[in-house]
Amino acid sequence: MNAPAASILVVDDEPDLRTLYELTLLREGYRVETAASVQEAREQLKAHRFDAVITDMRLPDGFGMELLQDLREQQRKERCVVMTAYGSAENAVEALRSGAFDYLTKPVDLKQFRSVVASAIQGTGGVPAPRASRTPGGRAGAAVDAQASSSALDRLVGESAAMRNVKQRVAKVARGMAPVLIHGESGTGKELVAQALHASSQRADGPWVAVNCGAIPENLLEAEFFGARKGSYTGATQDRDGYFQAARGGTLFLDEIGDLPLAMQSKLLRAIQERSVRALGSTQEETVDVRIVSATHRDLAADVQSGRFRQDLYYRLNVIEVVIPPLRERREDLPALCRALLARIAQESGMPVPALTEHAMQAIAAHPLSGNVRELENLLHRAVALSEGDELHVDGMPHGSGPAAAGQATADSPQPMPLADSTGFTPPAVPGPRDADAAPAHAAPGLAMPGAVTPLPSDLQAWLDQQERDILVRALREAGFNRTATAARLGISLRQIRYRIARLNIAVPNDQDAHDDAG
Ligand SMILES: Nc1ncnc2c1ncn2[C@@H]1O[C@H](COP(=O)(O)OP(=O)(O)OP(=O)(O)O)[C@@H](O)[C@H]1O
Repeated sequence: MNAPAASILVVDDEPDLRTLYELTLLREGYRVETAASVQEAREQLKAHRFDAVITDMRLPDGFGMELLQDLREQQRKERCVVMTAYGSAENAVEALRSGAFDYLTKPVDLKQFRSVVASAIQGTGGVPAPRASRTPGGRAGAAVDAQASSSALDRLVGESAAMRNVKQRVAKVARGMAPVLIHGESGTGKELVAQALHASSQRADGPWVAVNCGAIPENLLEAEFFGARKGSYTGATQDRDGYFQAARGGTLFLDEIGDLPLAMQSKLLRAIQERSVRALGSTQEETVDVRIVSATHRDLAADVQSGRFRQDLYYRLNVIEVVIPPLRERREDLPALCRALLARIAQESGMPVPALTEHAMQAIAAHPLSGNVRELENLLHRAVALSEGDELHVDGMPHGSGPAAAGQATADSPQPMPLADSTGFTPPAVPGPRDADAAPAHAAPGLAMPGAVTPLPSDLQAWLDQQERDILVRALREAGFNRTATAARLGISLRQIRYRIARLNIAVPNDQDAHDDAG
């Protein structure tokens, strides 16, 4: 039973139901006030503070949602549970999106009612959270909350429109209880976003438990998630909490949720719906107040279609979706990401932060980075390890290992990071050939930037190839991939440019220059 001091406002216009809820809650030891309309509820809310408000959706003079809105607008602490008619899933989702703590479907199952209320009460300011690991005085003032929240969001580097969107969405949904599904390719920062969500939420002082659903052997899943009593399986020598118990009062992050086998999906759905779990070998259900944030790189909607993922669980998890675009779609974030990652790497390794030259930046940008920020991080780790002096030396660039940073990728090679001009750095100007006989354009050109001393390459040919490739890609791009125009721009013949494009395996959209063939 929860702390008796908790007080609850019940809003329902049907006298019998109102009494039923009231008696149920009184029996649990709560203090209860009731209201039969939006108007009455508003008066109660004006006169008292509650820990939770349980409201019917349809009321004679309006909707329960209006009360939810009032609570939000007045920044009140009451958690709100909305009761919706059976089958009106949209209303329930709408209520969760608007910040409801949870919803109950009518006719309300009293066991579920009690357990949802118990969860709503846990961790509110009005009563101590019985078992949540909360630091004393953790309910900091709004200013401190805002500060913690913004620093958590600051760790998400990137000011592209896409990243700004992600951050705004995280800030907006962090305070509610609604489940969030984060979608993005591998390495795009899903876990980092989930952490920011937790740190910006009212649960920031509670535990953060991250689970990789794909990494747990199937036969251990239930015990890992819900705990196990001593003797419940071979090797269970003592009672053990599961992830749900460990995350009480905090956030449970379910990474790679799409990898969960179907049987476990049903058990997870039940735990989320009932807000309670039963440890393996136990006869007791225990209430758990946990916010679920999940992540996947898979197309879960397609998995639902093909029967790999339960539709009802999908709806339950996907109340709010946050989509993180791949790095190639927000390449303007690249310089800031490089700086932030380099600072982190240098700090971890106790080294000074190496200087990020334009040349190094350009070489990084030419890399496909199909593994997103994680691949960028690995690349920088390698570069830091290999660099001599205080400048970053990026080598191991993909010369000859796939199409260059222009045009389409071939079927069996990764799509390179396209080179546009929005990376925040300007590629070095392409000077004309210094020597007319110096056919190899790759030999060109004072590529060293003014003031920058280019480190000596360990593989001259590879280095020159990379320079040539960068110049060709940029010139091709500027000429709309017209080879004749590109050749003219670079002062070489069409035959030469064809030869170079083929030698460096640069992918150029096919029909852009059909007329070139005349040359
Ligand atoms: N916007 C960002 N700002 C700073 N660091 C980032 C950003 N995005 C990702 N990272 C870093 O990149 C690495 C990979 O991120 P993360 O583990 O969150 O990705 P993920 O999408 O969860 O990956 P996976 O799908 O492989 O589990 C981490 O070290 C993370 O800190």
